[in-house]
Amino acid sequence: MKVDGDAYRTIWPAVDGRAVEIIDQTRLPHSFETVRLETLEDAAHAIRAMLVRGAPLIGATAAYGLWLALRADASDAMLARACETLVATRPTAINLKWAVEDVRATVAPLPEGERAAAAFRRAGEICDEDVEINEAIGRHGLDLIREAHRAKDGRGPVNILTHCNAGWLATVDWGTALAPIYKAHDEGIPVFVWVDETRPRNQGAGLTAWELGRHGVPHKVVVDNAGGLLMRRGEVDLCITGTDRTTAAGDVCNKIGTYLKALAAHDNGVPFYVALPGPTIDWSIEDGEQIPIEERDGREVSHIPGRTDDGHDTAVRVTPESSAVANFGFDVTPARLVTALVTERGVCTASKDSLRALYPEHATAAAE
Ligand SMILES: CSC[C@H]1O[C@H](OP(=O)(O)O)[C@H](O)[C@@H]1O
Repeated sequence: MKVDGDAYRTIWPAVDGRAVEIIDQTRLPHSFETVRLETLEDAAHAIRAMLVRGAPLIGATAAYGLWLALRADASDAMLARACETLVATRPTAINLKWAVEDVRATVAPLPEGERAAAAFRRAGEICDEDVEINEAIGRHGLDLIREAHRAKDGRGPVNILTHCNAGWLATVDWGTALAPIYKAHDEGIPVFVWVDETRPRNQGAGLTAWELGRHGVPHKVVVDNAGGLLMRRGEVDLCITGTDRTTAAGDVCNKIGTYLKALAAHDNGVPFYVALPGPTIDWSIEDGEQIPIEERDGREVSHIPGRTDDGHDTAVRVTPESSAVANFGFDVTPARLVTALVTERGVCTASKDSLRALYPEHATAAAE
């Protein structure tokens, strides 16, 4: 997407061929900074510390992380260690495991001298595939927004609520949940976005708001707990979120708080859509309760990072030092609360049969 007129992806090979570069998302929304990743550990740290985040982008970064590892040491031992290191960085997004396994399967059969180049090529392909997938999700999701706009019959913009950040910053480009919004905005369909701040790391307040602002999409940031009020007031025409892992039967794992939005949407008759790239489907499971839920450092809950009015970056404690905290990163929205899944192959219901019909090549692999 464009940042001050310049086209960016979230990850790209450095011009000197010695590194891969990323946007450091821990510096947004106050500073736009890029970082060079030159080693396996650089890549692992970028994922672990969430300089990059979002299921597709985590996968892309891990793929390049294998290139960085194999460039230094292309042995079987290093390949195994690198895969283990990268998969261990974050447990929930399935794209990480998928991308690592994809690159490993590509390079393992090759002579050591050919592995780094093959890993680099495959990582680039994974990035290009992600951009194509997300653009297609944008097109299919655009149809839903057009439909909502027609139903409003000129009575104001299509009011959309989204949770966390499933924009271009969560992917290589375009985003998943935000892709249809960008396409609708660019087509001149009036849209307005309620942006959940998304505690504890505020991906909504800091990343989604930044993205939408850069693209000129009207929006307002609200606290996570405002969604129910807005839906009861009829101020939300549809919800759309991303996902980090969706099961073969359509259970959706996404940022903590998604389930509560889906419950409020269900109770108020508001369509709840999930933008779902094919590589984020875990065909090996049906029950979302089997998905590992990442628990992160409690400091993300006890402290809030930000910039003071006089421009200093800091973090402040918001809980008593004596209070313990729990920091669950994700929750699971059962398929019954999902109106439809917006994939790169079209829109379908959140069900095993619908997903198998869209992805017949996985029908046999899908959990029985
Ligand atoms: C397109 S995947 C976006 C997905 O990833 C986010 O999690 P995190 O920021 O912790 O990586 C969130 O669940 C988004 O919906």
